[in-house]
Amino acid sequence: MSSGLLGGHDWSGVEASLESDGWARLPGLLDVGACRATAARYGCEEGFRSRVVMHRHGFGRGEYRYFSYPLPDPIETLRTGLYASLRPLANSWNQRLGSEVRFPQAHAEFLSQCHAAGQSRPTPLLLKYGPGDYNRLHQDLYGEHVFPIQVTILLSEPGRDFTGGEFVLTEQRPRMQSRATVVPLRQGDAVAFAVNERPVPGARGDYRVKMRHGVSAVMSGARHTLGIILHDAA
Ligand SMILES: O=C(O)CCC(=O)C(=O)O
Ligand SMILES: [Fe+2]
Repeated sequence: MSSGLLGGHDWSGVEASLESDGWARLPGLLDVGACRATAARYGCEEGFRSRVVMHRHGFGRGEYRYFSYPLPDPIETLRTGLYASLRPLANSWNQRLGSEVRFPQAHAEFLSQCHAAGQSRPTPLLLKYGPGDYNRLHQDLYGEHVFPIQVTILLSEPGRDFTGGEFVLTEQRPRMQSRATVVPLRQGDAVAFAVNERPVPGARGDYRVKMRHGVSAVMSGARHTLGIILHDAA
């Protein structure tokens, strides 16, 4: 990845937050123009493989569309670059969780592994929420092949374009109640977070902490997000 989109980010700080909290903010990952252009794609017929109306599946309220291949820029560039930047931590998490799976250097190679196992459909998605829409707590697992960190980018400006609609994460530690965190985001900011389980050091080595993410109800306006999942779907 060139210095353009990801180069200015403090990756050691991002790794440290992911390590301690299971999530990290990437402020200003996309500029306002890119946010507007990406959100505007939602209204175009072309470029998507499917549309999901969330209430029909019990996922919440609102809708989203999965991009088709080839992914348009900046999504393709972002996805490849995020993979490269997050790969060392993903490999370390796998090792600490007792998995033998290691992620290859090139994202294309990891995608080939997904495709060979029947996970051949692209997962990057655009989401659109209006008043009353929300996203239930969930995990974006689409098969056996899982890259353990994903990224969501807020394309709209809170307070101006919409109110409500907070990005929420929960973590479940063994023998404890769930803890919820609201991640404050502005337009163009991204959050990187654990897809499923992450290792947390305990008295007897690492234990597993399970994470879920969702969105609280939008009160007014329109909220668009771009989800970048690094594995593909069956
Ligand atoms: O709209 C959001 O903030 C969450 C979207 C989501 O679930 C995802 O990116 O996987
Ligand atoms: Fe999601």
